[in-house]
Amino acid sequence: MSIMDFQIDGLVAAPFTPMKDNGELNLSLIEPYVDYLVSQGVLNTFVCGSTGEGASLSMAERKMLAEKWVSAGKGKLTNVIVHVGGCSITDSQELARHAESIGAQAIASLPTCVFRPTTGKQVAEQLQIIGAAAPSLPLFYYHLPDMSKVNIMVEDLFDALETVKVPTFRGCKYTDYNMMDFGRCLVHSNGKYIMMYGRDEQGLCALVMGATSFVGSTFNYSGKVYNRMRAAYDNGDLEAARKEQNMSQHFLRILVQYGMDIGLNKYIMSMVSGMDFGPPRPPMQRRSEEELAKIKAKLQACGFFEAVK
Ligand SMILES: CC(=O)N[C@@H]([C@@H](O)[C@H](O)[C@H](O)CO)[C@@H](O)CC(=O)C(=O)O
Repeated sequence: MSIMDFQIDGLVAAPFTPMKDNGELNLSLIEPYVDYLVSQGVLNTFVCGSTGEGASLSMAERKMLAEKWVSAGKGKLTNVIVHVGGCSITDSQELARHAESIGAQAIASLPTCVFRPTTGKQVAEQLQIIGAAAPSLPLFYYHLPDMSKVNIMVEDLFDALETVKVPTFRGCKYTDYNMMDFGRCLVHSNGKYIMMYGRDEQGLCALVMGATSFVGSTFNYSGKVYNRMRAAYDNGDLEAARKEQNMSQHFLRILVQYGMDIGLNKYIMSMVSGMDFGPPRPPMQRRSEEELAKIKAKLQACGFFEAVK
């Protein structure tokens, strides 16, 4: 299959990384996790991203996780995209090579952290180096300015790619609120690139702009809500689509009131799925049973548990 033949449609879960109470990986949860996603109609994953605490994992752990997702997903998931970004571009090359060797469907990368690129052209040059390490895999740029602090317009990256050649480049996972840049990227080069939208709380806006694929942390347990939103939108029922998006916004508003971070999100995953995902890695905080009980009561009151069933 050529790079440009790679397509992706629908929800892509950014999976949590299951851990034991002592902080070690709990790989035995990945197989039931795959089934849990499939039961919600979520058929793609984006492994070792921010939700997966990729930046807190060692190289060996990232490789083990990628291997486990690819093997557990075989015949069940459509695409396993492995995130390979970090502080060191040579580590990213190694992870890219590894992802290719284990049969992942695609890779994605954040720009390097600490020493950061500042222009679209510099991002393109980094992607060229990473992409060359996995010449058969479609490569996505992971735009997450909130965390990466790389505040480029992705359209500038797409322009730069006209001179800095990255033969495996396939598009962008866009986790930001700038709908103008997102819209410009969707039509750039006549829609040549895939734009996966990454802010669950405003996926409906991205749908209206023309997006067809979405990466999210809350899809892990609310896949049915977002799939209903997509189906309603595709059927022209905007009111029903808005109702589902409003539920997701109500839910996220509650989490924000309790200091939403990936650690809290991971606890919600355990609460909803009934599987124990363990604590997050430091510096994210463990939450007390008392606090979790309060959050649970608020979610119950707003109908969240009914909506995700
Ligand atoms: C920073 C972050 O966590 N972003 C989430 C969103 O799903 C996000 O949690 C959600 O929109 C709530 O803000 C995804 O874009 C994350 C993601 O795809 C990843 O783990 O890499």
